[in-house]
Amino acid sequence: MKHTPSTPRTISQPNDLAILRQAHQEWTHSTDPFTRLTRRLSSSLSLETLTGILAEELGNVIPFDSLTYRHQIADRDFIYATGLGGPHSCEYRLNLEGVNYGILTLKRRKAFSEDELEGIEMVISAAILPLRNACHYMTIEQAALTDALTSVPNKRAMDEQLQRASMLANRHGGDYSLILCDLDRFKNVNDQHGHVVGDHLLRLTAEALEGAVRNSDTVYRFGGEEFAVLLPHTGEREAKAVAERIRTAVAAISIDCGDSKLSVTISCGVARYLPDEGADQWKTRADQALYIAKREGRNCTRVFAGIR
Ligand SMILES: Nc1nc2c(ncn2[C@@H]2O[C@H](COP(=O)(O)OP(=O)(O)OP(=O)(O)O)[C@@H](O)[C@H]2O)c(=O)[nH]1
Repeated sequence: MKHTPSTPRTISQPNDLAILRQAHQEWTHSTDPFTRLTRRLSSSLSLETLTGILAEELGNVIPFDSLTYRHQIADRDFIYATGLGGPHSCEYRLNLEGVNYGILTLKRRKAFSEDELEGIEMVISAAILPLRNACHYMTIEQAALTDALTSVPNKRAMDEQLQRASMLANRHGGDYSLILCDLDRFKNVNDQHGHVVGDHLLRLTAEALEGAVRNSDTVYRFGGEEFAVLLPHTGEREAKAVAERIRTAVAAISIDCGDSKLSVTISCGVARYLPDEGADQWKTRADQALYIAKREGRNCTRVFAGIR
């Protein structure tokens, strides 16, 4: 028989509550560095916020000129850096249960004493669990924004970034363009060669798109065989040139299918952001341009003519 532990008491005693209240008061108002550090570190799951808190709290007890925290999460480099550095440094690999959660480096003009190094280690030991949780949270967050097949950002990421770009364009001006791309007659690829080949082609397409755009541009897969590119600081003419580069790059893909080689083409629709329109309207205009590209024979780029 399974033993269920019985609850010792069903009603809390007034004394228990008084102790709890007292402890809460002390915990909330405590100025001791550890209580304050752990209290603050428990307030967020954002790695950026936590490293900021760690830098602040560490700086209160051990002066330093610069602090850098680096960690690679889901193939991306997360870097938090504050201050300008100095010739003396100490570096800590943040390991917990055999897993590394980043590298913390402190620099300053004066050498760190043994006591100070011990103090830094104590602070790090109090921070490592919240940092680990924030790293896990960031991994999950990034997975939710990444397309599992191609590893490029997905529709959710695209919608977020289009909103952000339209907000920035409205506030600060500047050109933003969007290219929507759709592989031509992709259904035939699946039907004739199977889904495994279809999936392989989608991965190669994402790679071709990433190779055809600048580092400041972002490629998204927002549907089955639909991709998008968001181009900051880019007007209609330049965006059209990028779309043409994308078409050339995709046309160059060749998959060896034994007795034949498989190649595909892609159609593109371009729309420059127009002041005060919403992200949805912007996307709809790019989609209309893409629709025209499909209607006018595929393997071409069409631009939604904007108001100048
Ligand atoms: N292999 C594979 N196929 C997918 C995936 N997502 C969607 N598809 C297929 O993509 C095809 C899209 O077909 P359609 O929308 O008819 O478009 P199309 O054949 O490319 O024709 P046009 O766009 O008009 O040129 C469908 O057969 C879907 O099953 C995927 O993740 N992997």
